[in-house]
Amino acid sequence: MRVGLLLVLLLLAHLVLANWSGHAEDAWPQLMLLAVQGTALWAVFTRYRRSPPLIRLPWLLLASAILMQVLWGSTNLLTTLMGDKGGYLSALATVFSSLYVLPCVFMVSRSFARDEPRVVARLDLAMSCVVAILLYEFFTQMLSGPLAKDPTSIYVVLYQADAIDFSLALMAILRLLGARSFRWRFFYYAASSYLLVNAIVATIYNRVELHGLPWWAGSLVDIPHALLALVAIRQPPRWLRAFHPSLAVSQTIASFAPIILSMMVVMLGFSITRISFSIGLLTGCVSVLFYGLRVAFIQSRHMDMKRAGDLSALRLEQQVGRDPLTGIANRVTLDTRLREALQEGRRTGHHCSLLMIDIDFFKQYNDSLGHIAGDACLIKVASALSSQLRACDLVVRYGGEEFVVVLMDASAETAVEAARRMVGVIERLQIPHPCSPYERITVSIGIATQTSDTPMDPVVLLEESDRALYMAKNNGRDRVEVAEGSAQDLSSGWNGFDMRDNTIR
Ligand SMILES: Nc1nc2c(ncn2[C@@H]2O[C@H](COP(=O)(O)OP(=O)(O)OP(=O)(O)O)[C@@H](O)[C@H]2O)c(=O)[nH]1
Repeated sequence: MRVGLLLVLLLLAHLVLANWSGHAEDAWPQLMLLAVQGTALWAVFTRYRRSPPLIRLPWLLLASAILMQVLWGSTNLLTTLMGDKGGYLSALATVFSSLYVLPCVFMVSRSFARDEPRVVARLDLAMSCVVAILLYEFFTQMLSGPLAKDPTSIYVVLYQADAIDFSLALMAILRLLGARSFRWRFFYYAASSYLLVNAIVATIYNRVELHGLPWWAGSLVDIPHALLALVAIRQPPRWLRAFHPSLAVSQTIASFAPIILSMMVVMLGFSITRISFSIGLLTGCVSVLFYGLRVAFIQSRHMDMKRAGDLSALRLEQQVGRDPLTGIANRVTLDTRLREALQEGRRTGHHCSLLMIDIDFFKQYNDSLGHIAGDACLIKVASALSSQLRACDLVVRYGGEEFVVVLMDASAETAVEAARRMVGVIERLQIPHPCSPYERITVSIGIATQTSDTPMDPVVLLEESDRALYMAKNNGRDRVEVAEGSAQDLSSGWNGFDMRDNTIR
């Protein structure tokens, strides 16, 4: 409220002093303009200090733009007070007017995305500097160089200035429409209000100035600065909170924004061909190169991120299908692979076999030697079982001390052979078991083989092999049993395989 009152008083004082002196560019009216610009600078800087870190940079850029306006105005005031014999002050004014564009271009063109490569931010800064340098060169050459004598030069300068001012304003409005977070919306609301009103005022002021400045014209320049001071210091309007662009719109606008930088360089390059054709051509090439580099860096970052994403998805997939203790497959993998094996067996007639393997007296092993020794034993058994398989077969940790082996294209006979090899390899491990009647770790195995009648549901074959395993446990452990339906396929009269006397009963 107090800021509003102060601004009204300053605007009135400006008008009264300008009317009293009868000239827009007298010291007192200029001092009033500086006071309004200073208020805007203070308001924007205050907003910068109050903002969270992520949004601070854009507010600081806006404050820098206003600072350039203040310095530009101060130089004009000094010229009025002291004169400008060497033309240094007017050169300095041109420097500040060109530098004003630098933070403006940077703040409307940057995407400010957190994952953007640093080199892209540096490229944008370099390009904004190119814009400022080109502008300085263009203004100096057109207004005080040999081309100044040409009466059309002033119009070229005016159109160029209009194009830049309105491009900045339009880009800021687009960014406002694309901002998804409220704080960013508020920033672009303040920036676009200022840039748009400033562009309109500059267009009118410059046209009026061509025919000699009337006393009131200086007050026009107060308007965008007073407006910015009010917007920055007051609470944001409610509709800013309610307005939500879609993600697609927001991303498209943010990706499109940097094009304004290249556009400005091309625009300036085109105008500079009036001064030097080769500089204009070079500027156009620089603009294309800059945009190409920008796209290349961003694309390479996206490819890196995609590769990292694919890799972690693959790792996750592997982890989901793996048993963390033994490193072999787990039940998730078993379910899919067994289904595939059953389908393959049904389709080709080359049936698969299932081995349900259980470590004997494992509870006692754990109880006597501890859980850590139990884990080590499980790892050794898993690795020994894996060593006996072909690449197409699968070994799975099914439960605590239970393993399942899927043998592709394996009859009951082949499965018994494989089971014997497995019982043998565990025997060769010679892991001492203080509470087992066999004094070492042994395993019992139940076998079930797919037949043409076996349903596709993996549970059926698993249950059959589990029943066979139960038989093996009941018949004294450290032995192999074949499920009833599968045993009929065996050539000899199968009655279980006992490791102790190495005979088939
Ligand atoms: N160390 C360790 N032990 C486990 C793990 N998972 C299950 N166990 C243990 O394995 C034991 C299984 O015991 P039971 O199901 O009674 O089987 P068993 O003692 O081998 O008896 P039989 O199978 O009849 O010979 C339990 O004591 C579980 O605590 C594991 O990941 N690590």
